Amino acid sequence: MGKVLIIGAGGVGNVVAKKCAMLPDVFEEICLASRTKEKCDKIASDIKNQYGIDIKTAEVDADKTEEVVALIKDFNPDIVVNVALPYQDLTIMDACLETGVHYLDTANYEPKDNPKFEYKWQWAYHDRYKDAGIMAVLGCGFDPGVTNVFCAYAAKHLYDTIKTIDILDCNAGDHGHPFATNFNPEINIREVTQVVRHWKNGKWVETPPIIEEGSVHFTFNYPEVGPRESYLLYHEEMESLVKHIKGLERIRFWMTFSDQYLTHLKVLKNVGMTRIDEVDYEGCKVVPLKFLKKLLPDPAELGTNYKGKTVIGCIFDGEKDGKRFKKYIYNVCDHAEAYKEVQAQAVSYTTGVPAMIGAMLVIKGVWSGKGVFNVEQLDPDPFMDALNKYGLPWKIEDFEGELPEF
Ligand SMILES: NC(=O)c1ccc[n+]([C@@H]2O[C@H](COP(=O)([O-])OP(=O)(O)OC[C@H]3O[C@@H](n4cnc5c(N)ncnc54)[C@H](O)[C@@H]3O)[C@@H](O)[C@H]2O)c1
Ligand SMILES: N[C@@H](CCCCN[C@@H](CCC(=O)O)C(=O)O)C(=O)O
Repeated sequence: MGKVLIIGAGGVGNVVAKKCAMLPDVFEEICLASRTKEKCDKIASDIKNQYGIDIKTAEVDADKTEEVVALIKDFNPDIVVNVALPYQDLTIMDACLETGVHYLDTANYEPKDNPKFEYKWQWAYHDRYKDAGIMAVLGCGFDPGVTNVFCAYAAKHLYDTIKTIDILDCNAGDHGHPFATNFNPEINIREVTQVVRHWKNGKWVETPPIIEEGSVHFTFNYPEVGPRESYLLYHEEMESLVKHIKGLERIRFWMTFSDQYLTHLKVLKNVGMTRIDEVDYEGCKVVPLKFLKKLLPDPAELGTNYKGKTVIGCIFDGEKDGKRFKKYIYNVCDHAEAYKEVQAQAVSYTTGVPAMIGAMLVIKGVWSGKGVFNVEQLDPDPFMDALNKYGLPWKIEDFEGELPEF
């Protein structure tokens, strides 16, 4: 039915490629491209052994629009799925624009020298994508991605007005390493060391970073995994949800962190290892965070002995027919089961499956449009059905528990 070009052969790219290969009626041809072709070839060989499907592989430096354009012209895909790094979002979007091909990603653009991820750069492409008659789907992983779909579903089916949203992201897994990140260490550490923001009554409110005095946290009792300390964190989906969920009074994002993780992060920051500027080391220019990434475990290799589960979802408070109530929509994903299926831990799995589903809906024409879209602007129903079918089942429950009120 369609051809997909996947760019990025890391933890998430492995999952997207394998999940697409499981649906040969939808994804007739697959090309997996990355900066290092050997990584693509390894995944392609797994796919051949597991599903008997041949996929193409290619080397591309996605920082260079001309290389992506050449690859698109050669393979002629219907959609490009970008699961490289956020730094490549704009160069890949430019290439899609030049060649008239749909685009999908899982993380919004951030400049290398400024760890501030914002949608403004990608939203600026809207008119050009519209004029070209193509579609860009932004942030189609789990969070952003599925969490936005949960919000669109709640707005469509559960509430007349949603007053507050709390997104809760728990990784209660154990990978056995003293310190590791579950997706690209450089991107992850830039994200979790920033000043925290949540949105209340039309304004962004700032609070200290998770490793600093005064950070905001509370214990939440997660389904299936129990109580976990959850920290207020800035996450990109809040920026688009504030714009698209009408009548919203407050939105917050919480992520779980263990004391061990926080202690390591605090020390790394205090000794300068999370710096993103160049340091001169014996005549050699070194970016400490990039060097740290080299030393930390590769997130794509973490899955082997991973135990435990992730629990990610949204708690809504709002009104329907004059009645006020709270609902919790969430997914639970088991690291070991994800590994058994696609040799990936659950953070890669929960990101890669939604990217595959988004690409499938675009290829089938179920999601269509001209311009740049965040996931909550598209129909949540076919996506919610597909989550149940392709490995990320969800539940909706009444929520009677307590959340901090501020
Ligand atoms: N929305 C979500 O829920 C969510 C969650 C986790 C990760 N993510 C995003 O998923 C993406 C992939 O994460 P990951 O854990 O697989 O990271 P990773 O580091 O394991 O993989 C990234 C891949 O991109 C390749 N790459 C980097 N620069 C490139 C370039 N210039 N040209 C071509 N290829 C290049 C790398 O070689 C690597 O194979 C990241 O953008 C991350 O922010 C989103
Ligand atoms: N879905 C998340 C994935 C990151 C999970 C981060 N939590 C830390 C906690 C680690 C620990 O406490 O040991 C993690 O790396 O899993 C996202 O979108 O960012």
